[in-house]
Parts: sequence; structure tokens; C-alpha cells
Amino acid sequence: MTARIPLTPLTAAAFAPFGEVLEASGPPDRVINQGNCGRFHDLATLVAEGGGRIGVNLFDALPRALPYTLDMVERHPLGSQAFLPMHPHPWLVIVTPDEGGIPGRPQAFRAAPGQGINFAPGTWHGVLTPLAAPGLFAVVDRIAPDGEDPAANLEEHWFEAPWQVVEPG
Ligand SMILES: NC(=O)N[C@@H](O)C(=O)O
Ligand code: NI
Repeated sequence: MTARIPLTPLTAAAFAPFGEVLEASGPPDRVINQGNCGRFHDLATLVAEGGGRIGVNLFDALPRALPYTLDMVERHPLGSQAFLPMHPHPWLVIVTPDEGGIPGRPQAFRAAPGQGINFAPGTWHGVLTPLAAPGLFAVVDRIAPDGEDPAANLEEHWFEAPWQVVEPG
């Protein structure tokens, strides 16, 4: 029997050990543009160490279906990574704690439409996982310096036995 990970709602509190949730909830930090816009200010801690710099990318990812087979997680020791959906659908965010350099039990969150996330450096996570098309995201992460070994900022862990991310209940 494959180990099952039930989906839970994405909240800032639950995600806090792994990074930040970016969402326009509650009153804005600032009202700008002659009162026509609410600014939710400075929501993510962006990190690019080791000679890298912060950059903005677009990811167009194929949608996945539930139950979702999680066979690998990865992490980026030198930089943060933010996933900002450019679509109105729920999507999947998977993280695990680090247990002496090895991923622990995964946690799977259903991100609501309008919720983005920022992984702190070194956070074990599943790769970008939309649940509907278009799987279009802005991704703000570390751009490596020319000539850097791709392994410098990408560590992968393949599970001996995959996990199944399932609907709760
Ligand atoms: N490989 C890449 O740029 N994306 C991954 O880091 C990911 O988390 O999707
Ligand atoms: Ni990543």
C-alpha cells in the first residue's frame, strides 16, 4: 500500500516553517494610486547567494491529476524560489522537513486561486505542480552566475517508495 498524503489547505501559519504564502488577504498594507489600488507590501524574503542574482521567469507546466505520485523532492541551498500563479486555479504545493539532510514526511497543500508561495533556501519541495491548464506561473528565483555547475543550487532526493497525494477523507 503506497503511503498517502492528504491535501490540506495552504495557510501562512502552516507554511511558515518552509517559507511565505503570498496572497492579498485582509486590508492592504498601503493604499496607493489615488486610492485605486491596495499594496500588499514586501511579502517574500528573496535570496540569491553564491554570486547569483534574483530573476523572474515564466514556467508553463503541464497539469497533474490527483492522486498525485510524489517520487522526488528537491531543494535549492543557495536561493529562494517563489511560485506565483498566472491562472485562476487551485494548485499543489508539497514540502518536507529536513531530517539530517534527508527529507522527512511530505506535507501537501492545496493552494487556492490567488495564492502564491516563496520557498526559503534549502526547503525540500515538489516541483511546480499545477492541477489545471494553463499551468502558467511567474517564478522568482536565483539566476546562477555563468558557468556554475547546475548541481550547486539543485539537490534532488528520490524516494525509495513514492508517496500518493490524495484528496482528504
Ligand atoms: N528546475 C526548476 O527550475 N524548477 C524547479 O526548481 C521547481 O521547483 O519546479
Ligand atoms: Ni525548485
